[in-house]
Amino acid sequence: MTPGARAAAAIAVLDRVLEGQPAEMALTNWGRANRYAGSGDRAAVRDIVFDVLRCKRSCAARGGALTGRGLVLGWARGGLGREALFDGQGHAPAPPGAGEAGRVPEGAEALDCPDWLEAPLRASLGADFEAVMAAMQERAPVFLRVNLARLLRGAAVAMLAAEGIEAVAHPLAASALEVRAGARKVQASAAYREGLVELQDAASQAVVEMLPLRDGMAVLDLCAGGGGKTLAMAARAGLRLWAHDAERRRMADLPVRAARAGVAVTLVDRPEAAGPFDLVLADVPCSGAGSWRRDPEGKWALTAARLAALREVQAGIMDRAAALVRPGGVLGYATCSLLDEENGAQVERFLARRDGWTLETARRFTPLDGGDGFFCAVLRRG
Ligand SMILES: C[S@@+](CC[C@H](N)C(=O)[O-])C[C@H]1O[C@@H](n2cnc3c(N)ncnc32)[C@H](O)[C@@H]1O
Repeated sequence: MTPGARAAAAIAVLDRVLEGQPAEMALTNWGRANRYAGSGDRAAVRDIVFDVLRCKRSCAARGGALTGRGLVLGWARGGLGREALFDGQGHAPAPPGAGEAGRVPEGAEALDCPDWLEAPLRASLGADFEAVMAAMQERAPVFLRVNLARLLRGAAVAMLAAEGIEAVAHPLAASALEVRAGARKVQASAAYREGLVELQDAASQAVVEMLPLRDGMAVLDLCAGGGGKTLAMAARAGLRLWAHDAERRRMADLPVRAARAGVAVTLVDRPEAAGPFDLVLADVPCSGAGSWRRDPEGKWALTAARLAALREVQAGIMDRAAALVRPGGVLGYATCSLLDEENGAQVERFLARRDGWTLETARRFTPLDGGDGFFCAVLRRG
């Protein structure tokens, strides 16, 4: 496919997304209906679609319409020489018409921030608001977590290099590598297949490094999902590990991933029957504001009502987690949000309604630190 034909394909996919189809589904359907497209073509179309979705507001302004064509035209106008893709040659989109002049986006629109979120994000991020929102318009780097229980970081770099994957140490976490080239080869590499590296955001790794984990501790991952943090905790110390998720099917891959990493994790439906624990991690469901680079549809789908509902769920999970911590033990509260109401304010409300808990440490990470946006608070029960 020519670059122009790939832009036309992205237009078709984005039209489906604007009709309500999730982007991943629209891309899969497009790939099935266009078997001639090779893996390079599919990757290029996918990159355009996600580049556009991260910058949907500003692309619509530049392209003059909130349509697949308007969005891709806006994307083309945002990059040097890309507008030339609209030349109507072969399968390329037709040249822009008189009604497609577009305009220069301004303010929150230029930062691709939904209007209703500007005030809470400004309040949460302060002077970093503009820089963080600008970073959210870019692709996220690919990070790996080296399983330090089995391999040193330098040895992992060498092992990956031998398979054509260029990775460098990242300062955010002792286990973090940033992949600079060959990211598409990671999952087929020996290091990955043997459980020596996992795909995991650097800030997600840094959150786990904040937890005071020691050999022999009984630890529960209360919102384990796919188990990214469960496995990261297992690599830090010789733990007795339990994992729970309200939706058990989300943990479907965890036994395979744990076996690959060489660790034992017990999946539980009722953690109350297995506790109390020395440490409980509550990596709660949240707005996902910190991971909008990877999930840009989440940015546009979030509503005030959904955020309010999430706050209630988070408080409920914190209380459940607290009851599972033994006296003297630790509750780790984590989100991948940048919004204070899900982070610091949530911790303040917890401390106000419960006696005997103290805040040991808390930190917020933003994309300016390199990884996704995250928050983690370490709370100790007296
Ligand atoms: C942020 S994700 C967890 C990500 C995971 N810890 C990781 O690092 O890969 C939040 C998880 O919480 C789960 N969840 C939602 N409500 C819950 C509840 N009330 N109790 C336990 N888990 C819940 C969701 O199913 C989801 O898998």
